[in-house]
Amino acid sequence: MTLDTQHEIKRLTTLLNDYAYHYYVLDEPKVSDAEYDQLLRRLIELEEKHPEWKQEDSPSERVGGTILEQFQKVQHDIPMLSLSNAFNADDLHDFDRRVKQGLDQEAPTYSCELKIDGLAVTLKYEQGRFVQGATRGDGTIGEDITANLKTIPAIPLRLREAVDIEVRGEAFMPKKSFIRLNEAREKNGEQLFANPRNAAAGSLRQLDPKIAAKRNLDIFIYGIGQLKGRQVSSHHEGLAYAHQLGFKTNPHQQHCETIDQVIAFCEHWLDKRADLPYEIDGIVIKVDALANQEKLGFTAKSPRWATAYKFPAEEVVT
Ligand SMILES: NC(=O)c1cnc(N)c2cc(Br)sc12
Repeated sequence: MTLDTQHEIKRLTTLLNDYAYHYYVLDEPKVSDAEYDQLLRRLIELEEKHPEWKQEDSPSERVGGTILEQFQKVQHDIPMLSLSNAFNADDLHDFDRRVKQGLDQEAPTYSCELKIDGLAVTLKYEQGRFVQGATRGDGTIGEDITANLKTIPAIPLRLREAVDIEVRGEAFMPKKSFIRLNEAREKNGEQLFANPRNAAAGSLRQLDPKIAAKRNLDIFIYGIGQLKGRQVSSHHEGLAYAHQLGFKTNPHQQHCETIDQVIAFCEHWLDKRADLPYEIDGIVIKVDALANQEKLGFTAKSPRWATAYKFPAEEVVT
């Protein structure tokens, strides 16, 4: 009996994590919510009888019971940078000219990505296990919000390869979750959140992870901070590797050969942003080849090899 139970706990843990990966990361559900919930209840029942066999990456481990007194400070091994801004096509042509000057007129290719309007976070994994998550903070010192980040189902507790890696991404609240949250707060006479970014930040700054767990947060991983034992030569290759490891990356990333293609991408999403299930406040443009990023380096505040095209603030309909 006991060996079968131990085996059953491992089997259910692996099965439920695979179902969650397909549902939250790939957006391709394998089973119904009812079937997932029934299997999770079964796993929790076995874990309560045999806590010694609960797996470290069990889905029941996502919501911790401890309410923190305060968040610990975390020093980022690699600073989390801010981006320079571009507000129109001329600014983007200026950015392209500066990049080409810095590369002795070599024509770079660019990676264009949606600028998610959420909270920048960094996730650290050791041998494939999620060990720490933190806010950007001032770029050098952030806050340890590991317990709250563990409640986001799209964040893998264990990667598909046992690697040491640190990734950066944006945690966010989908538009529908934001509307539902404010409707509930209005019913309870609570202060409403102004926008999904504030709602996501407010949820991740809760000291009680059970509150964060109820906020339907999500995440897109958009960069690799540190990576041991594997070389990638471009940003888009790094994103593909992050996806292969089990991270959720944004499907609308585009590789552009020229700044005119970059401008077209920006204009497309300025027009289409309302159709997305999450808010974006611009487009991030990065020189794709890592060797070129290295050549260009950084100013005091931000990389010379990237910029953010900022959308005009949306008119607030009163
Ligand atoms: N795709 C990206 O690089 C990206 C997306 N969304 C964001 N809010 C940010 C912020 C920085 Br800094 S990079 C980035």
